[in-house]
Amino acid sequence: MPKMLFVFNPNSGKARIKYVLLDIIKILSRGGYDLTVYPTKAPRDGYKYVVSNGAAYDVIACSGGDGTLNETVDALLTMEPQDRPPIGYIPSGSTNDFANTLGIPKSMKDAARCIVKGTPHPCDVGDFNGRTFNYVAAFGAFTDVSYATPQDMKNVLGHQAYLIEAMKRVTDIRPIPLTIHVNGNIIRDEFIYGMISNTTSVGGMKNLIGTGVGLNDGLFELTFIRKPKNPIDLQQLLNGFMTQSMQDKTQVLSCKCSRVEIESPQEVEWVLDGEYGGKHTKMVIEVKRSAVRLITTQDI
Ligand SMILES: Nc1ncnc2c1ncn2[C@@H]1O[C@H](COP(=O)(O)OP(=O)(O)OP(=O)(O)O)[C@@H](O)[C@H]1O
Repeated sequence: MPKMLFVFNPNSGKARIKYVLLDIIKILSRGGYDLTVYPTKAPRDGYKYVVSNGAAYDVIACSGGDGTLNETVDALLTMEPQDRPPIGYIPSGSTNDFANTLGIPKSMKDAARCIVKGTPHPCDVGDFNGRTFNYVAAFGAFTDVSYATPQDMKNVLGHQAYLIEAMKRVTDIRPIPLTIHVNGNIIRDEFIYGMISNTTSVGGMKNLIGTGVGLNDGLFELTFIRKPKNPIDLQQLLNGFMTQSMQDKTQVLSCKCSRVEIESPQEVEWVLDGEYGGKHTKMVIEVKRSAVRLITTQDI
């Protein structure tokens, strides 16, 4: 019987898992797996457990927010590529951007069924100055919008809630001077926002990044917004944000890349998969092509 390790963060997403844990265990074990269940006890505990024990399993399922998925992926990267078991993901965090992109259902029980029914698909992983990220590294204005928007407001207002939160930040926008080395070009300009992503959805909003996103094409999408030069530019930028078509605007530097080097005379604060990513003046971001396999029922 194939062996599955199920690692979960009991505190993630307001401890939502406690209502469905038995059902999830039933679904996974009736799915034909010899199941080991491991609740994480502290930050990086999931990482350490999977590093020490992961190679003994045929599948590693994990449940939690982006942080838990990130620890699981990070742990598998310590193994040789051919030894990395496929990952099943049951999202329980407050933001489910990456799960949406992977076609993983919102319901935790359905996500468990998706692991049983699905097949492993190769997926690229990002490396930011030696730190793993799964789907987005971002800096600047609006970076924290999706995380700062109150859940109650999101439930009632949906997309509008993000816009209201974003509007509040317009006056705080600070341009950041950057030198960007990408695809053989050197770009020097001031930017108010930037993200390097491998997802179709950021902050719960679809279509922000544009078309042709491939999760295992070895390329991430770079979307950097230049400093608005005048009020018209700013208005265009806000319109673009509202209509989720920022990549069409001239203020946006947009391309696909497998590696980008960025320098700034000032420290830039980054967010990696929704978690604080530290302050940096030199940033090297690289794509590790098809570094892990994620189980889903849809083609990615
Ligand atoms: N038992 C635990 N107690 C405290 N922290 C934990 C525990 N288990 C895991 N963690 C850490 O908590 C952090 C957040 O975890 P996770 O991303 O799973 O949940 P979340 O914050 O609710 O999700 P999201 O960020 O998507 O809303 C991670 O860094 C993880 O390592």
